[in-house]
Amino acid sequence: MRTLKVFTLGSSRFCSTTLLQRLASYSRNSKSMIQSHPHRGGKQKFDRKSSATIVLLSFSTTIATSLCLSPTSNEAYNEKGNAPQQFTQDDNIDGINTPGWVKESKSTKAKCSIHHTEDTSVKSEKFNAMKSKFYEVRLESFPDQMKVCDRKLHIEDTNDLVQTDEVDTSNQLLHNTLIVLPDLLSTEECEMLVQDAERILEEKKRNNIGKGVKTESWTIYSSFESRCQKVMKRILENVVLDFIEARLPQVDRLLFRDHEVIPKGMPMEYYWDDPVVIKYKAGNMLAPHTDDRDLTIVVPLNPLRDFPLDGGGTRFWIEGTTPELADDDSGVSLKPNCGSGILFNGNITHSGNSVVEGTRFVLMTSITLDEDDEVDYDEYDDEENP
Ligand SMILES: O=C(O)CCC(=O)C(=O)O
Ligand SMILES: [Fe+2]
Repeated sequence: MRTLKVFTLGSSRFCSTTLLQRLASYSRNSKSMIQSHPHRGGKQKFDRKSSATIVLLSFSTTIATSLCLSPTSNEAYNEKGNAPQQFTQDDNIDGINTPGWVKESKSTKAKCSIHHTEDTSVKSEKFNAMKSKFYEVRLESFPDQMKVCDRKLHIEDTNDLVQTDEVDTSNQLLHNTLIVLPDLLSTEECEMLVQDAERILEEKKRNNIGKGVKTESWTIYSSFESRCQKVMKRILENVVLDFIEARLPQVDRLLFRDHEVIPKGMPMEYYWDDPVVIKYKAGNMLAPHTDDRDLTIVVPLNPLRDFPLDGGGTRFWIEGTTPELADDDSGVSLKPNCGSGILFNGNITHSGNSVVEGTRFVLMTSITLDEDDEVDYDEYDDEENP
């Protein structure tokens, strides 16, 4: 049996059968459990494959309005250092050009296209999975620049993808594709999450708990106030999963394949892996790594003006590039504005770029399937639907 894991943001207060039922309706034929992942990595390279614990969550409500992705150029700031200009037109992205918030390297290029569905039958004012605009950034290699990569890599004839000899990644969810979802969170919500994260970090410092205290390059926040928790659960239920179902049916199918329906009334448990917010101060970075999960979403929480744009952002390498081979000369950096989420296949090697000065906050969550976990559903009574 396969197990669905949603590595996510929230505490035990979120636990309910709602998400399970919802996931059951997503997957139609699915039997899913939701699990948390147990740890985060710091500055060092790290392994995230250690054992998972079970967490069941529920999600609610809605969010998001206008499009706002920011260019990576410092010229975007006005004299007062106010918010960078907003992209409100599609003309920055014509399906071939690379927009300002995507920075290519010598060996990797990014092809960006914008997707927008007009479905007038849906009336939501806020984020609407059917109507919302999203960007698809495809990672491609510059074939003539391959020398920057290790000899182990070669170029596939068909599509110029850089692959290791050993790994076939062509069946991955979102193969070499990064999805940027604008406006998952409003600026106010981002600020609220950052403030709460700072408060918790201070508390941990005072009490001398948590690795985040030592370096501040990362930390796990476990006790967000309830309005922050609401915001976080909304990201998953009303945005990410809705979005996947509505706009990425192929991903939806792959993610939920082979699942059976989850019984209602299944008891809920949530152990650990509480909300994950990463704080980067000057010199902090997250080394190239894979999340080893099917999908990850990263949402920057503070404005780009809070740190110089020669640092910060999330860098991605073409599939098949292992963390050991990932270097700053290759890959593509994405710096969407705060509140916009980057959704990607967690097997893509990526990093949190070093922050040169100032501070950067991101919120992170993942979704994956785990074929190894066995769950005995027979022990759960169907309380709500006898
Ligand atoms: O900071 C980022 O943009 C990346 C964060 C990340 O990769 C992670 O949390 O696993
Ligand atoms: Fe990551």
